[in-house]
Amino acid sequence: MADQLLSTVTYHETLPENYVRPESQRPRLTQVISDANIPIIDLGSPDKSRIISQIGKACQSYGFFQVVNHGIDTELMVKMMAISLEFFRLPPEEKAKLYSDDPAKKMRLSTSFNVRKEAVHNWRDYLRLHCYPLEEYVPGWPSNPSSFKEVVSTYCKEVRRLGFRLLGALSLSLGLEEEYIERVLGQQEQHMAINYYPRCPEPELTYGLPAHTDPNALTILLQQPNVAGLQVLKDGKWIAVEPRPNAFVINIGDQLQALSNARFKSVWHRAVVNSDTERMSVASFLCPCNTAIISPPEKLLAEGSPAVYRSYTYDEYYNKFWSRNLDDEHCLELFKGEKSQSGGLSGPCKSST
Ligand SMILES: O=C(O)CCC(=O)C(=O)O
Ligand SMILES: [Fe+2]
Repeated sequence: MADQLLSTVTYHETLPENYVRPESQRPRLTQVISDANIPIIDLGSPDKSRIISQIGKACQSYGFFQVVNHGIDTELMVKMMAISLEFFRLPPEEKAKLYSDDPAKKMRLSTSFNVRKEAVHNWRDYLRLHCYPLEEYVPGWPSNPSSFKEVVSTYCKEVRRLGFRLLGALSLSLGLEEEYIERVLGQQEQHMAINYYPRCPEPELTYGLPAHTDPNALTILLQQPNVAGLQVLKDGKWIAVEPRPNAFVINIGDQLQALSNARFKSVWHRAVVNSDTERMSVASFLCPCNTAIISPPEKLLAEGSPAVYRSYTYDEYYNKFWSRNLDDEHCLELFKGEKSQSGGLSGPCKSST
């Protein structure tokens, strides 16, 4: 129900009971490491082979990195953030029209993560959009604010281009041909989550998003400047990712961990909230087409490492992911060890769901 949206209330004086995590699951914010940082990669550097090796290393150790000089106009990044905030500032009755807690919907304003399933809620509202092919989905997007469709669709195109460039670098870093990953993932879907985390009266007791891995292939995150909230798990410790001006945060999703036969890591990350200020982020998810068969290339298996996961279609994976709680065990664990059920490259792909 739309009255569950957090962004319809100006400020919450207290944290409602159903957002309070049990003692053992709380974020322990004082133990978070804030002076470490994840790798920052300059995509504008003329040394292409260095970029490829830096990206490969970052994906094997952190599963996360930031990119600067990525070719996306700063002005567009600022506009994207501004229009997102404007959207969440719309009057409650306007937002109520877009509310849904059905994960199958291709455009929906929702709250928390999966309110139909979860026992404890998260301090987040989000607008979730399917973004590819644009001409199919843009007509159904919000028409208020009036420039929303135009700004967001321009942003989606740019982000997709950046994503494909990164997939090329990832393929090369694995010793595969540049187009390999893009080809195996098929006609890739693209989804977006515009995340709004309101000011929270008790940030020690709850999450914006609890620890999770992303179920897709690659995630490109735009963070609001000056407000930290994203944290990444490394060697058993949570590291705060400080937003860097004009940078994107990139992370490996579960599908690239599986495709790379676990060389790349789809790592646990979470978003915490704070009592001083609201925070926004825009996550763009590149997803395999539903019929894409995810299994590692022969070349990576030939080097003495057996397949870590069985083959599966993305459709099968995605349904499994949404049937669980976000912070259950790594969803890929459920695909481990069984003998391969299908092999080879993906079949014919068309964009659906
Ligand atoms: O808001 C953030 O920093 C993280 C968002 C995220 O992890 C997601 O949307 O999957
Ligand atoms: Fe995520």
